[in-house]
Amino acid sequence: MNDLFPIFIKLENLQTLIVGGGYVGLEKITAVLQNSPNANITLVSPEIRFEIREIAEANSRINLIERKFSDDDLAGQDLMIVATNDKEENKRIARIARKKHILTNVADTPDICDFYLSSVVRKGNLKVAISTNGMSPTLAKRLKEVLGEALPDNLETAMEQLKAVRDMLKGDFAQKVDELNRITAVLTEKKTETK
Ligand SMILES: C[C@@]1(CC(=O)O)c2cc3[nH]c(cc4nc(cc5[nH]c(cc(n2)[C@H]1CCC(=O)O)[C@@](C)(CC(=O)O)[C@@H]5CCC(=O)O)C(CC(=O)O)=C4CCC(=O)O)c(CCC(=O)O)c3CC(=O)O
Ligand SMILES: NC(=O)C1=CN([C@@H]2O[C@H](COP(=O)(O)OP(=O)(O)OC[C@H]3O[C@@H](n4cnc5c(N)ncnc54)[C@H](O)[C@@H]3O)[C@@H](O)[C@H]2O)C=CC1
Repeated sequence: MNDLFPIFIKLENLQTLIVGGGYVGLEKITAVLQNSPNANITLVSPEIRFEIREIAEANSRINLIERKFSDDDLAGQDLMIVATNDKEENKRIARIARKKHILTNVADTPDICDFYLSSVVRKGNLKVAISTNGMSPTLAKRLKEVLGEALPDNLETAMEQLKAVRDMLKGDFAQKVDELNRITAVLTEKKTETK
């Protein structure tokens, strides 16, 4: 049973803190920017991988701080990903963040995370996020590949056309819903066998 509530966040409206600039820090900042290129990110870490430096050089919304985490770094932050290689320090940072109501992901300790990152299939405006409830990130990654292949490339055109119809439809809400359901019914109709 997966009790996680999926939401799609506008990170450009929030402040995101990443603690730890190693391999996992790099993976997480990459995942954030692939989805939300306008995210405001502060990354604090005594050692910072050169790939992260390159990303930050090209993006004025990314602020690198080259030292160990200090409790003051939490001021003004909304969301945090903790990815140092010091498990106890990761837990301590998460405890302080909890008191400040900052939503926290701790890369090496799923139990104390407020949220998990997901594997993401993207086709234009369509985005499908996959969660295995922390059971197997590798399966999530593979499913992303399978779904990416299975979803047709012309979905963007279909979405654009449906948006045009949606914008055009007059009448009350119930009529609009009926009409949009009628037009898209073909997507869920079972194929009838032909001889
Ligand atoms: C709970 C969660 C918390 C979180 O990080 O948010 C978490 C936790 C942990 N991951 C670990 C390992 C790996 N993680 C990946 C990859 C991804 N991990 C991601 C998410 C999540 N990972 C969250 C649950 C997601 C879900 O519900 O499915 C993805 C989907 C999203 C992203 O990170 O952007 C991204 C794939 C993106 C893509 O490509 O589509 C790979 C594979 C690879 O890199 O190829 C491996 C190695 C193989 C393996 O272990 O499977 C370890 C053990 C560390 C150790 O042993 O030291 C822990 C800690 C633990 O489980 O204790
Ligand atoms: N959730 C996930 O997807 C995965 C999680 N992990 C876990 O993530 C953790 C980090 O792994 P890596 O990035 O490979 O390690 P790493 O050794 O490459 O990087 C750790 C980074 O943390 C920094 N750091 C150490 N103490 C710090 C402090 N007090 N404040 C700020 N930064 C500090 C270091 O300078 C370094 O840049 C490990 O515990 C690992 O088990 C590993 C693989 C996948």
